[in-house]
Amino acid sequence: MSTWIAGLPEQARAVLDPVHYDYYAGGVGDEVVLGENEAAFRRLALLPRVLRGRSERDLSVELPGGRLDLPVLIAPTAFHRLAHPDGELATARAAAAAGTVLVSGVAATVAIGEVVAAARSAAADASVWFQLYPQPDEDVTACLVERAERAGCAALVVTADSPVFGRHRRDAEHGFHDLPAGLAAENMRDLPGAPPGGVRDIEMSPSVSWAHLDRLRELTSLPVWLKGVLHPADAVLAVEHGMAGIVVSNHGGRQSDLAPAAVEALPAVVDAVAGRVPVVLDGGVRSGGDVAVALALGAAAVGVGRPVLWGLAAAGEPGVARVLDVLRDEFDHVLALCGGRDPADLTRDLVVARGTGVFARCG
Ligand SMILES: Cc1cc2nc3c(=O)[nH]c(=O)nc-3n(C[C@H](O)[C@H](O)[C@H](O)COP(=O)(O)O)c2cc1C
Ligand SMILES: O=C(O)C(=O)c1ccccc1
Repeated sequence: MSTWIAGLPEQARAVLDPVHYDYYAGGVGDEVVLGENEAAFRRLALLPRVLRGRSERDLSVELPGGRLDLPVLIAPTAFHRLAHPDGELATARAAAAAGTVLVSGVAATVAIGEVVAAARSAAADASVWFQLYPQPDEDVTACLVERAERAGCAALVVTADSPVFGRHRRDAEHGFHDLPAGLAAENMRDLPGAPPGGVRDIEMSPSVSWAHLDRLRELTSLPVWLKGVLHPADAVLAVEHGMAGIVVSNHGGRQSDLAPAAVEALPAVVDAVAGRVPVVLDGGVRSGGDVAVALALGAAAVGVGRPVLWGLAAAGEPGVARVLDVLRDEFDHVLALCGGRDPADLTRDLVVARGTGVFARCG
């Protein structure tokens, strides 16, 4: 990992309210999955290929919802104005300037229309995607989808891994329960069932099913990604229900603390999907080397969550820009070291488990 990215949590901790720092940093339960997401990458090695004669590299990837100049997008995270006064406006500008996508969350502290406008002010052709939780009141879901469309979003990301809120011990200890005065989940204003100007709660509901997704898909012609898939059978169902892409994710270790590390769940999902739709991986990506390993295991791109929040807290828009720049530079370097020209040159045969792979083959 670049020393700069490794040092970011401490830089952010120095400027953030400790309650907000722990809200961002924390995971569910004993934080086993939180640690495993990063640790699993360190258990994997990449076999370089030599003498492939690739002189120029092209890091771009084409996905339903936009072309990315690097295979790294910004995963949806809540409440960016807790990190920096510019909040999602800064994140959107940095993503657009880097030629990548911000997945702006329903729990953003800036309304989606303003987020898209900020992205376009940095790059006229910028794509912003909108993340939502399917709401048990489907009129509310329909309203959110319409807001995203009207704002000009290029894709929707539906998060499926949260039938209930994760229980975060750090929140229980510190009590992050309310946003400070003046901040709100702006996309949840003026929705059906709330008083005018009021902000509705984002509901998590175990009653949500594939039938809700079918109805959501009928509301929109935008590509719909499904986020939070770990079981290969769910990946197959997602394809059958018309999802344009799948995000393999354990929510950054914030939902079930019994989930596997995200990168360890990736290959089985990639196999089950068998190329029918692209698969994105998020959770624990902290370096360009991690990006390369995930792509070699079959991801079309990766999402980064916390490093972006740390960059935003430490330095605002330039901090987010630097996170993306470091990941781009490191990924480009690793690709060159593997003799690769583009992401397609990173194939699964390059990945071995440290401490077992090479010796197991010799044995
Ligand atoms: C503070 C925080 C808030 C998050 N909020 C959301 C959210 O509102 N919706 C969602 O789908 N995922 C949310 N996530 C999960 C991220 O999209 C992503 O899956 C995770 O952060 C990736 O792991 P990483 O932080 O190790 O990169 C959140 C993550 C964090 C850390
Ligand atoms: O904190 C989270 O991980 C998260 O997903 C979320 C969802 C809704 C509101 C706030 C946070």
